[in-house]
Amino acid sequence: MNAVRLTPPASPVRDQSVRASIPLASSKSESNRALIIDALTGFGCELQNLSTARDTQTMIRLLHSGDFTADVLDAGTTMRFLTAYFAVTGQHKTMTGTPRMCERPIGILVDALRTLGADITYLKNDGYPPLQLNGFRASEINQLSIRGDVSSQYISALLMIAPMLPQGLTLTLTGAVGSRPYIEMTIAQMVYFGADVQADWQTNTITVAPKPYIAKPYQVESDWSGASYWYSVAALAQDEQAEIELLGLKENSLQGDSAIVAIMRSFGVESTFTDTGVRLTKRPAEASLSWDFTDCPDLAQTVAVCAAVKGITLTLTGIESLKIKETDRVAALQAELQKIGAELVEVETNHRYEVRTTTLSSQPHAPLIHTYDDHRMAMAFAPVAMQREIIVEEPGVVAKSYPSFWNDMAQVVTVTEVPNSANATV
Ligand SMILES: O=C(O)C1=C[C@@H](OP(=O)(O)O)[C@@H](O)[C@H](O)C1
Ligand SMILES: C=C(OP(=O)(O)O)C(=O)O
Repeated sequence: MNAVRLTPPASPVRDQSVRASIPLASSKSESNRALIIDALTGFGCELQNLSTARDTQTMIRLLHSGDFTADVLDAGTTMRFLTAYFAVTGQHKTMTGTPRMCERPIGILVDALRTLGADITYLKNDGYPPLQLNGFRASEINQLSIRGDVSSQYISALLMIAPMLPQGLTLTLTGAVGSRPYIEMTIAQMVYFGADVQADWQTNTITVAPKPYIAKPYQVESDWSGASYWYSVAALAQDEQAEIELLGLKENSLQGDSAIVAIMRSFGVESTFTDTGVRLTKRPAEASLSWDFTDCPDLAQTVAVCAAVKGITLTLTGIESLKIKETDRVAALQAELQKIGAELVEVETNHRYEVRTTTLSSQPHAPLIHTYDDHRMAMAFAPVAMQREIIVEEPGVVAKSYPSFWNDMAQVVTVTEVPNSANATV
């Protein structure tokens, strides 16, 4: 099994404090929306700064492939957005992915697409990929209710194809709405490309008029989810003079994960926006934090690990959707936090969790962190190396969203490949 050993920086001495300038990957979420909309214009847009993330590269490849089978690998947005796109454009495709992707639910989206006129059959288990798309004949229905509490990706997928429907679409979201900033990102990008979208967040109703997109140039922003690992690096830097510059981020972002700015203020990181991005410096940290991750589920792992190492008592709510992502992220965090002397416990049946530090400083060996085929497990634990050596298994998982992550990490810690971690001295 491959792994990387991450060794902390030498103790800071004058003029040798932690300084780094990080180019960051661009946002795969923005990229994948821009690519679907571009395809619906007949590929007339000039998309700049598209992500090099595997999820985006897979989207590009599949949009241009004439193959009957579309294998999205482990990319959730690629699966959900392409299913809607291939359906509305009447393409006959088999949609499949990794074994884990075939455990991630898609029934809510398939039901909605069928109601709108798509012919879709399940090839294995009802409600899950693989799927067979057999064409599209638009129905009379242009109003749908859809659950908002499982994955916002179903809603984004339907919204993006809605301008192509003969009567447009009115979606009413039922239940609690999770990952709402991602729906707002979808709407903002649709409007940028000329769509007519009215969202009423009092009634959770979104109406899209039948009106083709207008092809335009579009510049993708850097990835705030990827930026979160650098906030954690800054929070865990022992050196009070630490200064990290993250390039290509904007203060007014479409990405809800820019919430990391507010979260990490409590963890002792100050953000200053510049012409080129954001500069992170240190400030005093607080002793505890409660945060609702409903709007920003992809930040939960970063923040949980960082709190564990800093000894900050963290209360997390809104993390239910973590169980159906690349892995069951709650279970994965529970198992791996133990290895760094911390625990994630459910304190009430009401989905409220707490991170508590137990024996952090007394552990003699470098812990070996499993990554569960989940890029965010690898990247969330990497900043621990600002304080103690750790070994992260299967480091290649980061390619899903942030392929240059380990190169960038090498600016702040020593990164050494361990070809076979079973033989590693831990
Ligand atoms: O629409 C998007 O780009 C995403 C939405 C979120 O998923 P859910 O809506 O399933 O929470 C997020 O976790 C994922 O990484 C990207
Ligand atoms: C959940 C994620 O992605 P997706 O759902 O698109 O696979 C993620 O990137 O953390």
